[in-house]
Amino acid sequence: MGPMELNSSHVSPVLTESVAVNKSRLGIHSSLLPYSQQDSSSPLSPAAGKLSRTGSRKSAAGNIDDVRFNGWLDAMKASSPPRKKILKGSVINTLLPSSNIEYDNNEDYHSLTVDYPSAIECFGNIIGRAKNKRVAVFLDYDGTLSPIVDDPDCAFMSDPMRETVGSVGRCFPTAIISGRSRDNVYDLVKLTELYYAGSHGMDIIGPPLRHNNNDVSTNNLPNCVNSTDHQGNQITLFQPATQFLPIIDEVFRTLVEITKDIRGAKVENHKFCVSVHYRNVEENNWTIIGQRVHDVLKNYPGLRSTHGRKVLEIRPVIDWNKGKAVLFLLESLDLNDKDDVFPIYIGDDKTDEDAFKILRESNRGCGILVSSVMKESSASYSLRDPNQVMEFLQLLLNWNHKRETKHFNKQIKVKV
Ligand SMILES: O=P(O)(O)OC[C@H]1O[C@H](O[C@H]2O[C@H](CO)[C@@H](O)[C@H](O)[C@H]2O)[C@H](O)[C@@H](O)[C@@H]1O
Repeated sequence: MGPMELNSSHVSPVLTESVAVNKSRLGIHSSLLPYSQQDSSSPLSPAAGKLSRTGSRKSAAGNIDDVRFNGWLDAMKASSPPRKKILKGSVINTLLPSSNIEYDNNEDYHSLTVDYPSAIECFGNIIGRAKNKRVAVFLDYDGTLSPIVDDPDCAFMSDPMRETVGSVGRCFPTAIISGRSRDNVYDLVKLTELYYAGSHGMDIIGPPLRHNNNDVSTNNLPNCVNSTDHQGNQITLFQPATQFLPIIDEVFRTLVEITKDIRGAKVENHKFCVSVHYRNVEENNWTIIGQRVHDVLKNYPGLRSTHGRKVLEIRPVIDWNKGKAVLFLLESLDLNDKDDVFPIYIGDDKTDEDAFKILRESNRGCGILVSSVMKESSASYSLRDPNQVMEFLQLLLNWNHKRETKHFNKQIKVKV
């Protein structure tokens, strides 16, 4: 299913009160922002992203540092492992280019596996839990399917990885959930058999929604539009942050302007969020870039900044994240039955933690962290790098093939 553009003039049900405070900037009438009356237990209720009297606030995603708090420079430094050694001559990764990559040595990865065992070594346990269930696969893009490289425009996935992910998409419902814009990540992945959620889950194309239960996605989602894609398939487009488009554009232009004298800085417009990259900026200038972003955001209480891998992600303060996007897709794919469905989420970034958490808290499926270094995570297992992600996906395909063959043989026997 290819990406498509649709606009909705509806108001998002997931705006938070901090946005209501800033309604004049957004041009939204206050009567359209009734969140104080919303049921706080609803998955779509406002997050804790509220301006207090002193102007401070908590991040809507509690586990993600907010650049407005003290320590943002430390967070910028810690946002990605420092580039360490390139292991010469070793069979590290046929997918990874020989330079410009981030990875560590095996020792560091082994320490990580104490808390997050290897999903390859524990494959038996994982499929033991998935037995007799329908598997759904959710994949992050950067650092998961493609290696981390200096230039975000060159973060390509390899052909073998594309083939593998394509096969996965033909066997299981599979979605890519990325911080990039949906169009951008689709251009990189180029697989029509997958579902795509861009802008950290704020721009989703999924199958048409059923309106028959009370869960997260099907009720009262005015920013959810049923439509058809270029191939004439029925789809649902869900964009909970539509009304932020004008300020995202404005902030994007401002950030380009105020970073243009900082060598190596790069600002990307990902439709519902903006990425300010400092991977190629001299470390001495990180304070300056952080400070400038911080200063710009003072004028936009409806936006917040979170830390990715050597990137500051500017995004709307709404109660929506990759975890909610997973729930939305599970429901729209009719995969909401916990006893019958086993979702697997693979990701490497802080924003993927929201998805790991949702799976852990709802006690379904498993989260797999991609990392070569020690990290705190809500995932249950780990994989060291995109090469291991591919290996894991191939194991999953083999397992499914065997399972289907067994099932087929059984059916034949019954008929005979
Ligand atoms: O959710 P994701 O699909 O993982 O996207 C997260 C961000 O990925 C990209 O940036 C990261 O990868 C780049 C290419 O390897 C790297 O140069 C950069 O330092 C990383 O932060 C993308 O450019 C961002 O816009 C995404 O938000």
